[in-house]
Amino acid sequence: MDSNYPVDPHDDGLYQQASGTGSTSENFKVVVRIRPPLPRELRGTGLRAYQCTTAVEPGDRNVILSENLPAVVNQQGNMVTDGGALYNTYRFTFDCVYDQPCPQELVYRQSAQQVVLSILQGYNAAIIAYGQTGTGKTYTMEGAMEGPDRGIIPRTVEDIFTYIVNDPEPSSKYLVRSSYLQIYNEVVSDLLKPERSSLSIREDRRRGVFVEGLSEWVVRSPAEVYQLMQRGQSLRATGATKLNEVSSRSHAVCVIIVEKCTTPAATDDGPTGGAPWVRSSSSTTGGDSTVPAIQSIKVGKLNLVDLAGSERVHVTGAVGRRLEESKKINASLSALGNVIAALTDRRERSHIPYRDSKLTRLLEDSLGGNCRTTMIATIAPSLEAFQESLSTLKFANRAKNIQNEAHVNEDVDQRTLLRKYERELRRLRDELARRSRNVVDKRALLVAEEQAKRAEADKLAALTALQERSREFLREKEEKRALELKIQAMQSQLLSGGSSGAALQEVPAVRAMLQREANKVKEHYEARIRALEAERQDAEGSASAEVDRYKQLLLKQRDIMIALTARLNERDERINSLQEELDAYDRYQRQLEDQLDAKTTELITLRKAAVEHAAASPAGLRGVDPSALQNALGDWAGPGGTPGSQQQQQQQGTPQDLAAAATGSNAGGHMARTSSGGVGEAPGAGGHLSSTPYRGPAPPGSVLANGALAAGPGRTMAGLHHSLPQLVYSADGTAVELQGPDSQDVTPRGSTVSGGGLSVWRPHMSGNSSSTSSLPYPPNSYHNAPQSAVSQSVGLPPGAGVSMSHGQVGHNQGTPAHPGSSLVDMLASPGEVAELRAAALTAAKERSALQQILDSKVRVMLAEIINEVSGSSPGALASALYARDGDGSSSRPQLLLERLASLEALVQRVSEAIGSSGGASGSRGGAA
Ligand SMILES: Nc1ncnc2c1ncn2[C@@H]1O[C@H](COP(=O)(O)OP(=O)(O)OP(=O)(O)O)[C@@H](O)[C@H]1O
Repeated sequence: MDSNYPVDPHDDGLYQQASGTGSTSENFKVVVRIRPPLPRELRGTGLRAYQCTTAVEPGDRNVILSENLPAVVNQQGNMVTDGGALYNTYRFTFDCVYDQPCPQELVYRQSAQQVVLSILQGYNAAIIAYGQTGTGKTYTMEGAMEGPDRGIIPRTVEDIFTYIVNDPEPSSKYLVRSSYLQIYNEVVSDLLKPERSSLSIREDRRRGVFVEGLSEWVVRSPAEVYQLMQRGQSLRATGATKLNEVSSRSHAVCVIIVEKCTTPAATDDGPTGGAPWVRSSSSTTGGDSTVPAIQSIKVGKLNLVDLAGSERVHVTGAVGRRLEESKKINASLSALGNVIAALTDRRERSHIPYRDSKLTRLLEDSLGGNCRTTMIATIAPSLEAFQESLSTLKFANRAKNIQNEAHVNEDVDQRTLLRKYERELRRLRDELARRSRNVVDKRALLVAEEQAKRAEADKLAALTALQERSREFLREKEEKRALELKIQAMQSQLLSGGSSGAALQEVPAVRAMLQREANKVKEHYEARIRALEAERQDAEGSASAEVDRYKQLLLKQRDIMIALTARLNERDERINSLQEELDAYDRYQRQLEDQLDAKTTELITLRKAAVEHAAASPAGLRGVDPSALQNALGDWAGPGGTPGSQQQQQQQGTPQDLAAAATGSNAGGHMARTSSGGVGEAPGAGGHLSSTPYRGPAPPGSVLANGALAAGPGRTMAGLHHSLPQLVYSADGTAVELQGPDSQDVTPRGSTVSGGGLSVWRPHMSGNSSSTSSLPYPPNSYHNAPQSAVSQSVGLPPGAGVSMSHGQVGHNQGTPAHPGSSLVDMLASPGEVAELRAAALTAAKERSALQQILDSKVRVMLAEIINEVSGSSPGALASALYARDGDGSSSRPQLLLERLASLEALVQRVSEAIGSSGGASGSRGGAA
């Protein structure tokens, strides 16, 4: 079809001569397009074949409509006869007439392109397709989406984006958005948001006429617009009629708004370019300094209107819903006609009934307002559409006289989207900067707080605070990222000219500037985050090192405690073993002492028996060799024990004398003698018997002949705290206590002698035990009695010493203790006694030496323990163990401390015992 139509490639269209705002007639163009006959029309109706009624005169401005074209038009297409009388013939002149084979491209280029592109300069523009139903309005406006049949809308979209891409001014920024609405049965609804219907048409002083609530879609490529168009077309009300299988039953308006921002390069002389630059609102109000001081924003709005087709109801045969639709359509078109009639009324400008219908209300700017408008009237060539075509041509012919005053919409609306975007961008940038500052301030504050906390809190609290800080920083980072994304998204919606190739590209300078800014912010934040992370790692490292140090310390202290405990146990065992060794020595010594006691007692008994025997039966001894007896008795022989006396006794040679000497009752009377080698002293004895036991308290520290310690009443013997009764000490150290039968006096061992008798007590060398021998005696109390009274009581002659026997205690009467035994046989040899004594002394010495060793060891050990323990106080050790165990239990340290305390107490006791023993031992040692 395109190839058959004569196209002048140099024809730039209706507006090629238009300049600037132009004259009023230049802003409203009316063209006519005659579509080819449809197959239905070519088939003819009934008996009438198809007949063409339209002809376009050369020059494409005049159209002839005739019921009989061959009669009025010559072969060149010019009307040659005035057939008006014979045939209905009409001739109209328009800005352009496109005959049947005219291609879409030519219609667009000549009648639409300049109008369309004028919106890029800030003009309002409109292309309105008007005509009878089925005459090609939709075909002309939409056509196909691809190929040569593409209509005005797709070509418009392509041209707009092509223009933007090829804009030679690199600083220009564009924002394109689109809307799509329909007026169906006088109801305005959004074809891109079906849920929005019954929208109101309002008028604003700055925005002009607009549909309230109509969605606007920012588009960045033709494809995006196509998608919107397809979506809207699928929702547009259509229906099959007798004249059109797909008849549009609504008026559809596709709105494209282009905002263009231009920022010329500033020079010393001021802005260049010659355009009517105005200062941006931000610069005049002293806004953000980052916004260019001089900026131009132009807003162009394009209405692409595909009207529903007028129709004669009786022709279309519409009924019911279709009939109602037809009435509404015709009513609104009639209102449009009225508006146009009013606008073109040559009389004084009267009221323009824009408000009579939604259509005229919506097209108010396009009809007689601030707009460059092209009206395309479509007609069908067939004879059957003659009346409708005539009506359309008359309508279009009247519209020719509409005068629009188009001017550039420059910065007229502070609410332009570009303005909003600029403001939003500034606000976001400010927000970003503020947040950046806040982040820095917050960080400084947190650091200060953190430092204060570190001084007071433990390591865990510090770590927690650091984690919290990290989380907060991450939040800030995310918010910053969101802001950056938002800025990026908005920037991506801005289209920039000055580049070639790609469909859409932004202004490089602006993009580079924004990119630099974004990079700067990003680097700043990344550096902050890196620093924080390093700080956090440092803190964690030092904290864990500190914790490790504490752990090591606790482990060390635990090891010390374990070692101490082991050593204490070891020393416990050592002390126990030494103690056992000492006890063994004690037992051994006691054994020896017991043996010595037994021998001593035996000797005393024998001695007494011998004396008694000699006294009672001196004659009985005559057969005995006195010297042998004397030798046998040795030191125990009594008078004559001294060599001189013994010699004298031997010289006297009488048994009586010997007996008297043995009992101490000889004429010499009182022999001052203690024992062999003894130094015993009898206070106030004054020649009193000395071989008899001394009665009464012995001077402290005095030593009797056999080394026994003398002790008086109230004196404490080693390890004993009893108040001792008055004691009688024999020459061999044996203590003899006289007790009455009723006496409850307690012997050193706590035994009570009942029934009367002589109690013989001899303290053991160990100092903590004693042996007592109870001897029967008459029931008289001799407690504290003078020795003479005792002697008398037991029947001894005055001056005789007390004698003891295991049998009767008495004078020189009675039966011998061992009447049937030989005296010599019963005597122990002096050598044996001496041996026993020597053994006892040796044992005492060994024990003393052992005791000293034990003393020194225990003291050294004590010193070591105290030294070790004092290195770390018990409290500190306990704290360390609590911390190491971590359970707050005090059992283990408490046990250790108690054990230590008990050990110290034990050592103390042992020390005291040893000290006391040592004193006794020392005495014994002195004795030894
Ligand atoms: N210039 C043209 N060249 C070829 N075919 C055309 C042309 N104009 C219209 N047609 C065809 O005519 C038929 C009717 O066209 P279209 O639907 O565009 O009419 P309309 O005016 O929009 O009708 P309605 O008002 O009922 O919607 C369609 O099949 C279309 O393809």
